Amino acid sequence: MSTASDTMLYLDGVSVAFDGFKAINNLSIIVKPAEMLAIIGPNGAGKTTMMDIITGKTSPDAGQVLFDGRTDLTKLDEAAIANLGIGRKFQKPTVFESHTVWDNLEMALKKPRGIFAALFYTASDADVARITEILETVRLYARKDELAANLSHGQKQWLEIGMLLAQDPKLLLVDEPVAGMTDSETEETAKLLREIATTRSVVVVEHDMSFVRDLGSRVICLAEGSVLAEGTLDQVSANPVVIERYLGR
Ligand SMILES: Nc1ncnc2c1ncn2[C@@H]1O[C@H](COP(=O)(O)OP(=O)(O)OP(=O)(O)O)[C@@H](O)[C@H]1O
Repeated sequence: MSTASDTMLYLDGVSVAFDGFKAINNLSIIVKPAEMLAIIGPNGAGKTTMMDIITGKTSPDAGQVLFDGRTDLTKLDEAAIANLGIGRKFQKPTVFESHTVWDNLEMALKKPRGIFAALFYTASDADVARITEILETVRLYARKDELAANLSHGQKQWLEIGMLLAQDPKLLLVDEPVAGMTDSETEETAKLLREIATTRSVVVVEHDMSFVRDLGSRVICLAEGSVLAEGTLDQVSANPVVIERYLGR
């Protein structure tokens, strides 16, 4: 029996059906604090639906979804879940192209909301230090004054990861970050996600197996809405059922 204590994310017996089709079927997954988990699996395995359930976009029909060992995410809406400290990076980068890299991060910082707060906002020393630290993490310090529009595709993905970090999440969900990246950007992305995962929990969905290898994390292969195999990438990719239903295709 698993227990929710000391987990950042705890899914137990989660199911959801769309028109009778079980997209997620009795799914149980645990992510510990400051742990990275890679999720692989064939198209339609339920990876996106799982992320949708965690972020409150989709309500499960059954099962438990707990954040930080105690908060029931199934009772909260998307905004409340984001505020708790769950950041989600979708596949396509959505940065503000006509603003500089620095300004993108400044706008993303967690700070008092409201028109007056926004009008009279000037970056404090603490904000400047925080933005600088994030720029270093996402390999963009040298490009801080560039317009985001001038970044490469990979750098835009890093900037968006930086914008999520500015929200100080405890759990980061990252959907296919390296699709469309160059090989060197892909390698650098694995490094930066590993650095991030020293202080935060990170869940990465990816099809790129050499990237997943570089992540060096625990791996779960999903299929038909359930866990097909779990372990190191070597263990999972040697599993005959994983080869048959995913890798060998
Ligand atoms: N809102 C919805 N309504 C009906 N069916 C849905 C809905 N969302 C997902 N599905 C179905 O649920 C299954 C799981 O889809 P999901 O997108 O979660 O898979 P995935 O593992 O993310 O696939 P991919 O690797 O292609 O992104 C698919 O068969 C999909 O068609």
